[in-house]
Amino acid sequence: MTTAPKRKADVSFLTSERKRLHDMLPGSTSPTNETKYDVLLRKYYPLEITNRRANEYSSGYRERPIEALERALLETQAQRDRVSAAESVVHWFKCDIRITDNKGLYLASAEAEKHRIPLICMYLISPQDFEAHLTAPVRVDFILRNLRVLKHDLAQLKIPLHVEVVDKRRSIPSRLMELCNIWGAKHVFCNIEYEVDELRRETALVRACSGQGISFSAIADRCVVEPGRLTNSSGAPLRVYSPWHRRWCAYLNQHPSELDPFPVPKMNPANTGDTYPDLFRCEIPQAPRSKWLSEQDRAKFSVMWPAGEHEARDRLSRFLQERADEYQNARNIPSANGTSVLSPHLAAGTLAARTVVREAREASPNQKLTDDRKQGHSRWIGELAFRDFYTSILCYWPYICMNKPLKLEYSNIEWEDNMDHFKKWTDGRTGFPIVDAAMRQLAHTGYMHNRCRMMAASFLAKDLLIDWRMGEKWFMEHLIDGDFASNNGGWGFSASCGADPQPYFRIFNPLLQSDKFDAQGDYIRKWVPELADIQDRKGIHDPYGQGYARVAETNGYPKPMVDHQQSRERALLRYKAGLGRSTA
Ligand SMILES: Cc1cc2nc3c(=O)[nH]c(=O)nc-3n(C[C@H](O)[C@H](O)[C@H](O)COP(=O)(O)OP(=O)(O)OC[C@H]3O[C@@H](n4cnc5c(N)ncnc54)[C@H](O)[C@@H]3O)c2cc1C
Repeated sequence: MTTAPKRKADVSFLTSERKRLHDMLPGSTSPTNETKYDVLLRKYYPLEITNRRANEYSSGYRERPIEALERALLETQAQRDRVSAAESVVHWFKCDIRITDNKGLYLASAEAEKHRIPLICMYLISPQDFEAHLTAPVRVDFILRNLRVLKHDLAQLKIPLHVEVVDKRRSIPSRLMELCNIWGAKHVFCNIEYEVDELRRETALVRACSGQGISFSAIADRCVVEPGRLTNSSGAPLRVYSPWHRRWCAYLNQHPSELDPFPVPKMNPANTGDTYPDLFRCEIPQAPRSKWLSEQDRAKFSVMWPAGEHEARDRLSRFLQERADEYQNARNIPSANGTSVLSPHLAAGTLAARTVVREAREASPNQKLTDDRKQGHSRWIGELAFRDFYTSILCYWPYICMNKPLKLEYSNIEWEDNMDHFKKWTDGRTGFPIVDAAMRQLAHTGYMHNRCRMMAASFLAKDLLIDWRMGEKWFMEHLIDGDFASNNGGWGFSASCGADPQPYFRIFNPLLQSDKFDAQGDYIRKWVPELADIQDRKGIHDPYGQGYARVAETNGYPKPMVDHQQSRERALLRYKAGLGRSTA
């Protein structure tokens, strides 16, 4: 999660024409739907921004953070090109914890090799960023374990990995420049993270480093197709997936070299260890206190989620060989092991999305990218493309990082102020077995199947009418694969306020969904042991409604907390009323 802008909307400098256009922008100038919960009142961020300000981003009136970064890179280009090499080159790892197919790392290595100087790698642990971005302890643990593998792999190439805890997130830029001075580095490379805080930090770094004679390069590597490449015929960004996806496939078919891998870094000069001995002795620290896991959980997760890029690539190969063919049939069945479960690796960057698409395309029957939803590989690549799609949404509509829904007209829904209901949802005790199974899977593993994410999210937003942003936050705080763009996209879809053309009156019926996607009840039985003895196909989804009240009661399983038909009616009315109050 990222920050709302601190500047006040100052329009005094505008020409009268721009001012006139600005005044025509829709949206109230006061915040709309502040909630009573903690969802917006975070230590690091101000309150929800106004719809007017949000519209300033989507209309292009206010410079988007990605545009500010691109402008900074452009305006400093000549200066950065003139920077001559000194004693070392730095690559700053963030969400790209791998040496294989890593564009920023490759460019850093090439720069170092050109001048025959060492490459130094670093990772800065920012406890405040973990807090501000709601990073789950299980994800922090996974990151640290991945860093251990990375450190080992880099050491084989005589490349040191410096890992340091920077207590104040604001100090990161100054500490980075200080380290460059200590190491005699005049070139720094990193891959771009597209959340607003990170884009703003990197924009400031590009300029500040330039001022100090250091070239700071931020490279597009996260997505297979860089955000901004795909627009409609009039050059406007797209926010409907299907047409966007067709362009995504066409673009990659026309530019196949975009999928070419970036070579691993070259071996450092032999004497690097003598020049920087301390860096090779650097230990990977423990998780910050606020993100500690118990000893028991750490042991559990290290078995459940083996770390490192080798594991990630093995998992990818196994999936492509064994399960990709059947993906289109198995992907929606939570008990079927039908998906890749690669999301933790894609989120940590132990695997590049480019690698995944390239290998999946090569393994596919026709070796082309298509939007064929009936073929396993194409369908899978299409799901992976959602990651690019939601990143592109984040770039063009950055206000989604500022607690606003993508569809601003959904800012005025009146949510239920019921913490007891929220707790039942988080505890997996709603009385709807499929929802409870999903929430318990999350609590136990840090992961939830995609279909279950949709069902659990829809239940919170529509059946309980609880502010979807509370659910978004809960997921981030517990997912090992927590990723702002994908999580926000998923919640926007489920609460009908995101990039989905379906109107709000599509409301999942948890019992029908359960019956359809967990037909035999295997997933429920696994995660809700209170119901494990119910063998009846209907009873497992709805024990109190289908004659199994006694079993459920005896085993302490709760009654359904709401009546779905009634909550559906309430949601329809509330959404309609909210739209009626729209100021977007
Ligand atoms: C409410 C909600 C919250 C979500 N939060 C996250 C999140 O924080 N992080 C995250 O990575 N995904 C999120 N998703 C998307 C999706 O649920 C997961 O990516 C998927 O379940 C991961 O399992 P997998 O690796 O087996 O996926 P596969 O089906 O094997 O897909 C392969 C990869 O494609 C990407 N992908 C697949 N579906 C989606 C999607 N709908 N949106 C974006 N990327 C997708 C993922 O990187 C995934 O690993 C969310 C979805 C919903 C509905």
